[in-house]
Order: sequence, then structure tokens, then C-alpha cells
Amino acid sequence: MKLSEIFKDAPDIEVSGLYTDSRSVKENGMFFCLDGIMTNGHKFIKQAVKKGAKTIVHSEDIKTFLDDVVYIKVENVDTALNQVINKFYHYPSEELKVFGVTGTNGKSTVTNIIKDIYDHFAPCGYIGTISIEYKNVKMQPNLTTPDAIFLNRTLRDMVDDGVKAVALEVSSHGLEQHRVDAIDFDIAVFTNFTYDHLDFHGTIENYFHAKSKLFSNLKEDGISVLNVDDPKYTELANVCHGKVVTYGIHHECDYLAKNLHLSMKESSFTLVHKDKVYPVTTNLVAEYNIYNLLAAIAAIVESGIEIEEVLKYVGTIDQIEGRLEIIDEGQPFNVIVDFAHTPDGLEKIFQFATSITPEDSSIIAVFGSAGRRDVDKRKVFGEVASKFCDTIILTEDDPRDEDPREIANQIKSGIQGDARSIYIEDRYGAIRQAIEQANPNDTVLVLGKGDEVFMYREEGRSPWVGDHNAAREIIRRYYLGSSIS
Ligand SMILES: CC(=O)N[C@H]1[C@@H](OP(=O)(O)OP(=O)(O)OC[C@H]2O[C@@H](n3ccc(=O)[nH]c3=O)[C@H](O)[C@@H]2O)O[C@H](CO)[C@@H](O)[C@@H]1O[C@H](C)C(=O)N[C@@H](C)C(=O)N[C@H](CCC(=O)O)C(=O)O
Ligand SMILES: Nc1ncnc2c1ncn2[C@@H]1O[C@H](COP(=O)(O)OP(=O)(O)OP(=O)(O)O)[C@@H](O)[C@H]1O
Repeated sequence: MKLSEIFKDAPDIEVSGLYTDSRSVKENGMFFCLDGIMTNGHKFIKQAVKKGAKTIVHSEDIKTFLDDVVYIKVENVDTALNQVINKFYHYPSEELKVFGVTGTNGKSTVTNIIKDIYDHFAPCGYIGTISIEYKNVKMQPNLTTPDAIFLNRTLRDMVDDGVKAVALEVSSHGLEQHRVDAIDFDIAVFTNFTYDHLDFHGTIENYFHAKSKLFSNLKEDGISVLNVDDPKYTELANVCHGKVVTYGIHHECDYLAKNLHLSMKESSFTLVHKDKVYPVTTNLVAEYNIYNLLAAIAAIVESGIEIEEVLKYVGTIDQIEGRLEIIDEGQPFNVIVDFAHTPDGLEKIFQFATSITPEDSSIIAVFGSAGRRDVDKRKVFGEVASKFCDTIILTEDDPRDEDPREIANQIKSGIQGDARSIYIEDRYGAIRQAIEQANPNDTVLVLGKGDEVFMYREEGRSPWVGDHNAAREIIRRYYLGSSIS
């Protein structure tokens, strides 16, 4: 594309690509100087030019102008970037039905359910923590919500590949850092709001404000799908732009689940919508997943698909990797791998474990807490776990450059009552200990990493076998004593 097609009165030079990182700039690229947390893109103009940048978009004054480079000064580089992205990639999100899902917990689950169901009607993509997926493409993401350039390039690829809708996980970081400012959202979904990410946002108010941007910035004919049972519902409803629809279990709402029956294998409930009742049976288990399912059903129905059609597919939703993943190798006790990594997420999975574990049996939980992230939640993890668990095995979970034993001690400081806790640094060893000590009917919970097959250590991201693979292998090899196929 020509620079003159992007900026009025600019020279007629070719722009080959858009970049915010000087290290990845290519010949004839346009480099945007963003001010970040660690550093400032304005410092890397020389490097960007050396790598081939011919246009620099900046907001700060430039001391030395380099030859053969076009400098474009703007008021706000983030705003300019998002406007240019849309021109450069030809407004891809306007050609898609875009579902944006935000909230503390449940984003991956709700987006995956939306994709799973919507795919029955038209090809739907998914972008989030677990993967980036559409048609035959499946990629491992670096972030939950990708940076704006990558995100819009991917959406353009989706459109060109015939994809009609996308379910996008929208993190509070992504909202705060303008990663989704170029996206034309049709439906914005709110799951819930509890404590998380205060290391980044500083205060709970800032965290909520970041989340609420998805709804307050929605277009006039956009639709917000809100959890009526969440304490933040009213506050959020007040800032929503466009139509608001609600879902829930405990308050009157547009998509109401009543008469819940929950078991280890499936859940059923009566869905009340527009004075009609629909019996629903789903393979999703645990009450919080009823909320996730309601959010997805509401979003898809509001996007224009008949409710009767949508409900045909809720019984066979694909297992979402690492989310309440039941590991069944024939052992006489429950083993569940789950991505719970917030106090509320932990509480919810412990409640589920309590509901499936006989009173005279034990709940054994294996978990840690991430290094360099939300230090204050560690003690709370201990408090929550000790309310529900008989044995707590503390272990490493993305320690980064922190000492995992010190993190475990901070979790331990919250443990109260009779719960027994031990520390086994090696995560594989910790899972093995839990499985070897489990008695029939006990429940073993392996929490915090979900489907992740990497671990952030001091030296960076290193491979990890994955909790689900570790649990399966340990059950077969050490518990059942059979060889691995
Ligand atoms: C805290 C955070 O979100 N940081 C993101 C942010 O980094 P930053 O603001 O520190 O950027 P910076 O390093 O100061 O650099 C400023 C600018 O200079 C540029 N630069 C920098 C160095 C250089 O040599 N050349 C250069 O051009 C950078 O590309 C950037 O444009 O902008 C970067 C570029 O887009 C992101 O890669 C980076 O994500 C980091 C890697 C990250 O780990 N983010 C996590 C916390 C995150 O966003 N997580 C949420 C999900 C959370 C959840 O729900 O669990 C997510 O959406 O993934
Ligand atoms: N609706 C919910 N309410 C409370 N907890 C939930 C809910 N849905 C999922 N969880 C818990 O949170 C964990 C993470 O779920 P999920 O990956 O869907 O959330 P997320 O918001 O995408 O998290 P992240 O952005 O950190 O990946 C689950 O493994 C489960 O323990």
C-alpha cells in the first residue's frame, strides 16, 4: 500500500508492513513509536531505520532527522496505529461477526463454546489463551489478546479464508494497551469480576475500568451480554453503550437457568427465555460452567441465530483443554486438571470437588502461584484451599526469577485449620505424590497450568510435559503399574 493512501499529503512511497518493535522491522516498513512500561519506542527509531523503516510515526519531538525517512508526528501514536491498521488491512473486523469476551474467569471457556457452537452455522475463529484457530489453522499464541497489528492481520487472513465470525478473548491488559481499539465488536460478553492482575493495574478500580472499556466503547447497535448475578452487574450496565441483555441463575434476566441438576458427567437445567422454557442437557459440568454456557448461548442467539437451533449443539461441546479436564485412566479416584489461578477460580473448583467427593474421602490439591505476578493473592490461595482441602501439595508454577519455596511459604501463611500441607518443588514429583497417596473415591486436583506445556523459569520459557500428560503417565506407570503405550 502507498503511504499517500494512508496519510493525506504524504509522499507516494510503498509501505510493506506495520511495526511497533524495531527488532522486527522489514524493508519499507512503517514504525510506530509506542511508549511502554519498560521502555519507549521513540528510543529505537535509529534501529528501526537500520532494519528498513521508511516511515516513522511518533508523538515526541525528534532531535535528529535521518535522510530518506518520512516522519509523521501525531497527537497519540496508539490512536494513529489503530486507524492505520484498519486502512492497511481493509477493516477486517467489519467483515466478521465479532464476539469479544472479557471478565476475570471464563474467557477461554466462553469463547471456545461460542466457536464450537457457531461453527455449526458458519466458520468461526477463536483467538485467546489456548490457541489461535480458524479453518485448518492452529497456532500457539504468545498473549491472550494479541497486539493490534498481529490481531488485525490474523483477522484479515480469517476473512480471506472464508471465516464469518470470531470469538476473541479480551484481556484487561489488551484493553488498557489499546490492542483492540481497531476492532468492530458486535457482541461484548462479560463473565464475572473478581480479584486479579493488580500487579499491572495497581488498583481494583483501575482493573474494572479497563474491563468496562469493552462495553463503554461498543458501537450503538452492538449488544452487551452481562452476568446479572455478578456484583458488578449494575455498575457495568450503567456504562454499556447499545443494547444490554442479561443471563444468570439467581436473578430475573433474559436468559435464566432454573432447576439445575449437576453431576460429574453432565448438567441439566431449564432455560427461560422470552416466556418460553427449554430443557437443556449439556456435557459441561460444574455450576460456573452453566454461567459460561448461558453467556455463550445468549451471545449466539443475540447474533441472530434461533435459540432452538443453538440448543441442538449444547450437549456435545468439545472438552476445552486444561479446563476441568477429567483424567480417567481407570483409577478408582477422581483426577482433575484445571486452569484455576485466581482466588475465585480456586474457590469454584474446590466447590465442585466437594460436590463430587464423599464426605469420608479426601480432596488433595496440587498448585503453586506464579512468580512476579500478583504477590498478594498467594496468602489468599492458602486461605481458600484450607477451607476445602485435606492435603495441599505446594509446588512450582511459572516461578520466573523467584524462589518457588518462598512463594510456597507465602501461600502456606494463609493455610488455616486442619489442612495438611507439604512442599515438593518439582511439579511432576508433586503430582506423583498426590496420585500415589490418593485412596478410592478421593479427588486429586492439579491446578494453575491447565493445558500449558511450558513453564516460565529464570532463564525464560522452558518446556513442561503438561499437567494432563503428567497425570496420565503417573497413573499408568506408578499407580496402575502398566507400561505406557
Ligand atoms: C505488561 C504488558 O502487557 N506488557 C506488554 C507491553 O510491553 P511494554 O509496555 O513493557 O513494552 P516495552 O517493552 O516498554 O516497549 C515499548 C515499545 O518499545 C518497543 N521496543 C522495545 C524494545 C526494542 O528493542 N525495540 C522496540 O521497538 C516495543 O515493541 C514497544 O512497542 O507491550 C508489549 C508489545 O505489545 C507486549 O509484548 C507486552 O506483553 C508482555 C510480554 C506480557 O507478558 N504481557 C502479559 C502480562 C499480558 O498482556 N497478559 C494478558 C493476559 C493476562 C491474563 O488474563 O492472564 C494478555 O492479553 O496476554
Ligand atoms: N464462570 C466462571 N466463574 C468462575 N471461575 C471460572 C469460570 N469459568 C472458568 N473458571 C475457572 O477459571 C479457570 C480458567 O478458565 P478460563 O481459561 O475459561 O478463564 P480465562 O478468563 O480465560 O482465564 P485466562 O485469561 O487467565 O486464561 C478455569 O479453569 C476454572 O477454574
